[in-house]
Amino acid sequence: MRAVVEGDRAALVAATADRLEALLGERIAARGRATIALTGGSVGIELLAALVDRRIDWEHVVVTWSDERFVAADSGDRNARQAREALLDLVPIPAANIRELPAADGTSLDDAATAATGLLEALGPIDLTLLGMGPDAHVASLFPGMPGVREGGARIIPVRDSPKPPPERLSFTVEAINASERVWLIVAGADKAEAVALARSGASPDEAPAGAVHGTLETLMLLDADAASAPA
Ligand SMILES: O=C1O[C@H](COP(=O)(O)O)[C@@H](O)[C@H](O)[C@H]1O
Repeated sequence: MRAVVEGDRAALVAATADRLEALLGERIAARGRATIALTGGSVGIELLAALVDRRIDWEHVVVTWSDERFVAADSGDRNARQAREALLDLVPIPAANIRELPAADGTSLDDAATAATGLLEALGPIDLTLLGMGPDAHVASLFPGMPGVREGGARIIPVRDSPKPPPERLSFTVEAINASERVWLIVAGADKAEAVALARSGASPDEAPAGAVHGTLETLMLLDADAASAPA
């Protein structure tokens, strides 16, 4: 996994927005559309806010999420709602291009995971999966020791006991993440430094889910200097 260190948090967000703007343009020119799986989390939402004024052909961008909190559609905890407020409601992206994972409105978590698997299959190849990372080295909603951190057939798993609230979530598995052409982890803050070092050390996926993810073409760990501050 190649690491790129960008200075402070603001510099990391700006540089990643530059990188993403360029990738979207290149993918749309090459195949007529770009498909990305977004991440929630603090720096992930800051990145989306930084894209509002960029030159991006939103008509041809399709978005989904690498994980989602299984709460009501209007809950402020939903990654999709945070993304709408930060970006998607502010740019001309067609509603049909926003493929939200199901919300907990009258459906069970298991049924939602089945529906999300169908949604992912209908999406086709994903050009880029964006991921945040927690201080415990979790990515998406794949926490240490959880099924889904090792390849096992499923592409979406229902999560019932996330150590980080809310407890119920839907998550891409490592298998789904690793089917993406590109995987970018965007990580800021000194509280993530030990997890960054662990993920880059070859630790097992059960210990550091972040170390198990990769793209078929490119895998990048995009860091600010604080997140890169622990010895590898
Ligand atoms: O719960 C989540 O947390 C991670 C990391 O979030 P952060 O606020 O520490 O950056 C995020 O990647 C994931 O999508 C989200 O559901």
